[in-house]
Amino acid sequence: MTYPFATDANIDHPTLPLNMSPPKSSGIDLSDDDLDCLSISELEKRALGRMDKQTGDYYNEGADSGVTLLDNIMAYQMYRIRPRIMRDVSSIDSSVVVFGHRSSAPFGIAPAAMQKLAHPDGELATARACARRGIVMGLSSFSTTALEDVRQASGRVPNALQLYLFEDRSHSRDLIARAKMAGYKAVILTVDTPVLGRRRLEIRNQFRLPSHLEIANFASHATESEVESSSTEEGNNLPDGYATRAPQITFHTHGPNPTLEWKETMKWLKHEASPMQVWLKGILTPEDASLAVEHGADGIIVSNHGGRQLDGALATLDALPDIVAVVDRRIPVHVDGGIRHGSDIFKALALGADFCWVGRPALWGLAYKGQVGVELCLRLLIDEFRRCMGLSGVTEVKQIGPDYLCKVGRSGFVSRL
Ligand SMILES: Cc1cc2nc3c(=O)[nH]c(=O)nc-3n(C[C@H](O)[C@H](O)[C@H](O)COP(=O)(O)O)c2cc1C
Ligand SMILES: CC(C)CC(=O)C(=O)O
Repeated sequence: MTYPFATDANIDHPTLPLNMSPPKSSGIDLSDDDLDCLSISELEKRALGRMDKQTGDYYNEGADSGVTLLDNIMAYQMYRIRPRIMRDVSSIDSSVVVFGHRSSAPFGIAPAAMQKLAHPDGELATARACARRGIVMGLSSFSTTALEDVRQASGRVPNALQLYLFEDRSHSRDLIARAKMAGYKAVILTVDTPVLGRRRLEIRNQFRLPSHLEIANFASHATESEVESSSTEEGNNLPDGYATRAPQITFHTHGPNPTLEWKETMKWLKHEASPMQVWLKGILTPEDASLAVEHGADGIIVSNHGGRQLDGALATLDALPDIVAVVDRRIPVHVDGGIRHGSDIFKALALGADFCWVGRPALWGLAYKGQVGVELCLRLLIDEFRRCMGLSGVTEVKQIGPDYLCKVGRSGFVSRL
């Protein structure tokens, strides 16, 4: 029998149907397991020991009291799986199509800024790991590697470029043109940063990019440390704790944009980005999901920025079902936030998501062992997801639906959806 879960034989060849992996003589192959790190929570612990304080705090914290950060994770614990049995799960296909690519599993790596803070290879390591495992990567506008280099490292696996649309559109226009030229399939506009969330540790640590790193997509502009010294000399008008100042491009000054609105922004972006797809990331309500469809978004990501923006905003898994209902299959609905196990991906899909994105776990992998660590993260999640499919009696992703879930109520009673 072919072992139906992730093995190097099937994940190194993402275009092969996963159920066509060469048979293994001994069934379960544990040879690639990292015995120090058998779960994402162990990966988190290992990673923390390897990051400096500024980086660990920046990666891990949420806004304000971290309520939404925690809620994202806990929301998954409010659902239990209803497994079906005796269904012949000897052959499992966990692949789905995203951005025209057959992804080996229904999740991608969410855009996260400044990955060279975690490891000198930064975004290149993440891109190579994703390419090897057949997983799509979202690249942050504020990456420490140029978007062209990341595109090249991704090989046949497509990428999407996350956009912060600056108030001065000329920088964004250049970036979009470069993404198009480099072969990106989609731009993902982040819409939950009209202002930056207040991250206390980031403020207390006076976060800034070390001088040997740069925001590579805007490398012709002053570095954060250059801006820092000029602003220290002259003073600045930024919120408490932020030492940098406009007009240079740093994430504190240019990440937030309070001027985005539906009609003009979407019209402009769709025109500039065409033929790339335009997605919106940071939607939490059915009202805004409807508006996204109305204004021509090609897809949406239900997200609260990993709890880093509005603390007290609802958990993404809780926001998902109403959004799925209102979108009614007109465009794809993706979700991110709080996914720490393959069974979380299964639950999100059962609640109607077409695809998931994973943020911090990949950063932990990167900090742990660079490309090898990100691959470990992907392998754990893929394996857990496929195992969850098998144990639930599911052989194809499209079979996963609400029948496979029940909800734990406040009283502790479990009820069907
Ligand atoms: C350190 C860090 C940096 C991030 N940078 C960006 C970014 O540049 N653009 C963006 O849209 N989202 C960014 N995000 C949010 C992620 O794309 C994603 O929404 C979030 O991490 C998902 O939650 P999770 O970390 O619980 O998986 C960042 C998240 C983290 C943790
Ligand atoms: C460029 C930034 C605002 C990065 C970001 O999105 C984050 O730190 O959450």
